[in-house]
Amino acid sequence: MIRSCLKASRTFISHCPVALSHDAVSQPVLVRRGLSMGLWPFSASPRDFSLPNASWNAEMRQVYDHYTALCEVKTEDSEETGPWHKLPSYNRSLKHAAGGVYLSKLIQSKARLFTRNKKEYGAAFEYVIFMNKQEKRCVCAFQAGHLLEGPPGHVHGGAIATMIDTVTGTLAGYLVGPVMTANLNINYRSPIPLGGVVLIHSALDRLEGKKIFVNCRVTSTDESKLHTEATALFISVNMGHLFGM
Ligand SMILES: CCCCCCCCCCCCCCCC(=O)SCCNC(=O)CCNC(=O)[C@H](O)C(C)(C)COP(=O)(O)OP(=O)(O)OC[C@H]1O[C@@H](n2cnc3c(N)ncnc32)[C@H](O)[C@@H]1OP(=O)(O)O
Repeated sequence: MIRSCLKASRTFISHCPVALSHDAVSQPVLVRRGLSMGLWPFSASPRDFSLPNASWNAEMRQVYDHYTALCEVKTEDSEETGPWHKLPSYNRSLKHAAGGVYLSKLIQSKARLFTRNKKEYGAAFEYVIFMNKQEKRCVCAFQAGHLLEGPPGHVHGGAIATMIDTVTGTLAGYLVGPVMTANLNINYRSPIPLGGVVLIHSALDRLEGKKIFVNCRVTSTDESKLHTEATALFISVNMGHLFGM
C-alpha cells in the first residue's frame, strides 16, 4: 500500500505546475517545473480551464489581456518573460488519488477539483490566476456564474470563501510546495454582483517554519471598491500527510 501511495504521489508531483522533486515525498524540495503540462496522463490535451471562453464578459477579457501582456515582454530580437506568469488550471490533480487509502476506485475516477467541476462555460467559477513570484503575490480575475447565487443577484459567501481559499492556497503552494489550509478569516465588506468580475489579490505576509501567512483582498477590477478581506494560514505538509500516511 505504501508503495502505491508513493507511486500516486509521484504521479501527482510530476503533473503539478509547481512541483516537488521525486525524492521530496517525505522531504519537500521545491523544483520549478515551468508551466508545461505535456505529460498529463488523462488525455492528450487536457483542458486548461483558465483560458478565455465565450462566457467571459468584456471586463474579464480586459483583465486577462492586461496581465497576459505583463507576462510577455516582446522586444525586436527576442521574447522575454515578464514578472507575471499565468497559471494553468485543470480539473483533476491525481490519476490514482489517495492510493486507495480512503477512496474507492469509483470515487477516484470521478474526483474533480471543486472549482472546476462544471463543464458548462460560465455557470460557476470562471477564473484565471496570474502569479508574480518575485513579489510573492498573485492576482486572480474571477467571474461568478449564475450557479453561485447567495443573496438574490449576488454571490454566495461560501463561493467567495472557496475562491479566497483557492487563490491564497495556490500562492502558498506555489511558494513552498504542498500545503493545507489551517485557518481562514474572512470579512465580507460589500456584496459581489452575480455575473460581475472581481480581482482577488493575495500576497505572502510571512513564513514561520511550517506556517505560511497570506493576506487577501477582493476588489472591483478598478480596485476602487473593496468587497472582501481575508487572512489565511497554511501549513506545509509532506505528500504522506495528503495520502493519510
Ligand atoms: C497540495 C496542493 C495541491 C494543489 C494541486 C491542485 C491545484 C489546485 C489548487 C487549489 C488550491 C486550493 C487550496 C485549498 C486547500 C484546502 O482547502 S485544504 C482543505 C482544508 N484543510 C484541511 O482539511 C486541513 C485539516 N488539518 C490538518 O490536516 C492539520 O491540522 C494541518 C493543518 C495540516 C496541521 O497539522 P500539522 O502538520 O500536524 O501541524 P502542527 O504540527 O499541529 O502545527 C504546526 C504549527 O501550525 C500551528 N497551527 C496548526 N493549525 C493551526 C490553526 N488552525 N490555527 C493556528 N495555528 C495552527 C500550530 O500551532 C503549530 O505552530 P508552532 O507550534 O509551530 O508555532
